Amino acid sequence: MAEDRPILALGSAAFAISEYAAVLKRYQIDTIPLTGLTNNAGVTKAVADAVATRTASGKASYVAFIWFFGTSQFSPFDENMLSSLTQNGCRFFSGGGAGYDDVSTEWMTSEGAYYCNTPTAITVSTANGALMLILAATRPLIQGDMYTKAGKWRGDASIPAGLIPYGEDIEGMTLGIIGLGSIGKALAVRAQACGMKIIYNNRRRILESEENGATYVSMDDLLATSDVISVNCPLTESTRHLLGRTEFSKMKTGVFIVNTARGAIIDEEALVEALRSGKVSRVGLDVVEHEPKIHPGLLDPSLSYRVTLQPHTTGRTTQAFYKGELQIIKSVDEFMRGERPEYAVNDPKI
Ligand SMILES: O=CC(=O)O
Repeated sequence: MAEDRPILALGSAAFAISEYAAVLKRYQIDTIPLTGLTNNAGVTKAVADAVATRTASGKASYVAFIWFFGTSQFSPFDENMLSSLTQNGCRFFSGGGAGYDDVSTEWMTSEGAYYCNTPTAITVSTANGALMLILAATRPLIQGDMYTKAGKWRGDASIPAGLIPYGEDIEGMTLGIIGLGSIGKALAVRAQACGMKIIYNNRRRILESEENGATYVSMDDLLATSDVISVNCPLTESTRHLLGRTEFSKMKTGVFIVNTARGAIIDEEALVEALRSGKVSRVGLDVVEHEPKIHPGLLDPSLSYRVTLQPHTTGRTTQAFYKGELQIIKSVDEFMRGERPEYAVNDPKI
């Protein structure tokens, strides 16, 4: 066990239990238990305390810090939280998740530290989740659920939303995927199996051999011709509010919108307006702009029966989190062996 190169962990593996037990034998790992931690300030203090305890006892400082899934409520993982680590020689960070918009990777690069995400762990679960929300939106799943539980069966003229409408079959519909990364590609395969035609837009066209049957179109063409639009790109400064008033105005009337990426890629005010006007028929959202706060318009009884909401859980399956924990372990091992971790998203000068 490398006593001179200790690792700090926030929480512990919950799925790759035996594999992580082996890691605990290979390296000196101190664990910050999640019990009692509720927010960013609590984690920031726990990290600083762990570093201070090592320094005070004259022991070697942490070279790596890892956090598992289910810790996003502690974000941002930034300089404020982590500088006590980098100031004492920490050069590796890894957290559970494909997206890392809540991790200050530029700052980590400037500190000479790697950041490794778990890039493919949630591909299958999120692609399945996106398909689930496409079906939930095109069939009035949530309305049927609400009516049935309220004892209203298929509804009647006495309730504002009236009779439950007919669902729409996705066979023959055009699905516009914004962001044909690993999740978008996996969704393309699934949606084609249901008879959908797939078009996509990315910052730039990808190799035809990797398009999985999807056709590259301009953003304007995607907006104008899609029956269903699925958001699958990362949140960056250039994708924030990528879908706003102007973009909704270019869409087909009655379009279905699904977002399993990040809430802030859609301007929620504009989405609520588009739902109200009927431009957007129904939506399936796994993510919202200000999680966990929900825009009141989406909860308004005059709209909520056309809105399927999930609490950012479509990626969250036992298989996905198992894979993700294995990816964190792989990255730690590579770093500890002195290699560049395969899943590093940045390129620090080491
Ligand atoms: O949203 C989940 C993730 O980015 O892993």
